[in-house]
Amino acid sequence: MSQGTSSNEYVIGHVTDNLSDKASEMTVVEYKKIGEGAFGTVVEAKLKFNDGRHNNHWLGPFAIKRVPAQTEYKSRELEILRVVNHPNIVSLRFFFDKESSNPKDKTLYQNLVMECLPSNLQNEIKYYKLSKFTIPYPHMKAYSFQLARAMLYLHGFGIAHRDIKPSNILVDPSTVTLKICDFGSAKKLESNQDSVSYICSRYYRAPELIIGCTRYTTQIDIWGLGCVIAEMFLGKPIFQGQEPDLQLKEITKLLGPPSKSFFFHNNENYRGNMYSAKTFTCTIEQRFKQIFANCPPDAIDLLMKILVYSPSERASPRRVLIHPFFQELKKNDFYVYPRGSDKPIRLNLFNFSEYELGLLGSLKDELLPTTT
Ligand SMILES: Nc1ncnc2c1ncn2[C@@H]1O[C@H](COP(=O)(O)OP(=O)(O)OP(=O)(O)O)[C@@H](O)[C@H]1O
Repeated sequence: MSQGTSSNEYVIGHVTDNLSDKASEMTVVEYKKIGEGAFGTVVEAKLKFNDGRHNNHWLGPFAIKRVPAQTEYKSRELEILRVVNHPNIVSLRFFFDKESSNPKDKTLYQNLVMECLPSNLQNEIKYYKLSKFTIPYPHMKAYSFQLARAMLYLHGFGIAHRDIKPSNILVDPSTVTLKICDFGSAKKLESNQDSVSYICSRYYRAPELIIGCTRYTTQIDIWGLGCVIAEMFLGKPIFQGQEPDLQLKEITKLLGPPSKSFFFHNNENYRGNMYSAKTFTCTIEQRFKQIFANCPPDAIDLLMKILVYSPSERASPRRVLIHPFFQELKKNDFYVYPRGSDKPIRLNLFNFSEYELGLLGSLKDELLPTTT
C-alpha cells in the first residue's frame, strides 16, 4: 500500500474505536466507491493506527459510509449501530468526523467505518436472474432465516429498521452469510409516540404505512421481510407500484381488498383509494399458488403468514423462525454449496445468545436443533 500522499489517503487525529470508545490517530486509504445513496457515499477503505499498533499493518477492508454530520433531521444511524451487536447486523468498527476534501465544501461529514461484505441481496437476485435461475433454495432459506433472526434481535429492543429492501441486505455468497445495513432510517419506536409514515422504499412499504399510519409497530419490517423472500423466488419485486398511490393497488392483486377494519385501525382519516373491488375470483390461497407457481408449499405457507394486511396478525419474527420452511436448516447433515464452489460448507445459524433465547421464550425448544 502506498505511503505517499494521494487524494484518497489522509490522516485523522480522532478516530473513535467503537468497542473501546478510545480515540486514536489513524491513516485512512479509500480505494473504491461501493455505494451511493440518497444521503451518503460508501467507499471501500483500509485503516492503520499511527502509533505502531498492529505492527503498522493495514486493517480492513472496511466500508466507510459518509453522510453530512448535521442534516435537518437527526440520523440515528451512529446511535443505533453503537448499541447493536449481532451476527446478522453489520458491525461498526470505528467512526470519525471529517470535512470534505473539496475546499469549497465546508460541510462536516460523519464517517462510519463498518465491516465490509462483498455483495448485497439485490446483486445476488440479479446475478441468478441473468442466468435464468433463482438463488438456490437452501441459500434462500439460510438468508431468510438470518434476516428474521436480525429482526428478532432488533425488534426485541423496539428498534424498527424502516428501510428493509434487498440493497440494504449485505451478503457474502462465499459463506452464505447475511447482515442488515443502512440504519439511516431506523428508530426505536415508542407505543405512545407518533412516527412519520413516509419512510421505507416504495415497493417494500407495509400497507399501514401506505395509508399513512403513524402509530405503526416493528411489524412494518416483517412486511419487508415477506417482500424480500417473495423477490428471491420471483427474481423481481413482488409489488411494483408505478406511483406511490398505486402501491396499495399492487398489493390488492395478491391479497384482495383490505377490510374496513384495517383502515379504521391504522388510519381512520385515510381518504385515498381503498381499492375495495376484488380483482380476482379465486381464493387468496389459490392466488398465492398462482403467483408463486412452482414454489414449495412450505414457502407459500410462510409467505401467506407474513404478507397479511393486519400488522398484529402478521407473523412475528419468532413465529417466522419456527416455520417449517426452515426445518431443513436444523438437520445434522445440512450444508450448502457457495456460489461457484464444489465444496459444501456448514452454516452456524443457531448460535443464539441468551438475549435471543429470552426473546424466543417457550418457542426456543421448537427452534433449536435437537442433538442426536
Ligand atoms: N458495510 C458494507 N459493506 C459493503 N457494502 C456496503 C456496506 N454498507 C453499505 N454498502 C453498500 O452501499 C450501499 C449504500 O449504503 P447505504 O444504504 O447504507 O447508504 P444510503 O445512503 O442510506 O443509501 P440508500 O439511500 O440507497 O438507502 C448499499 O446498498 C450497499 O450495497
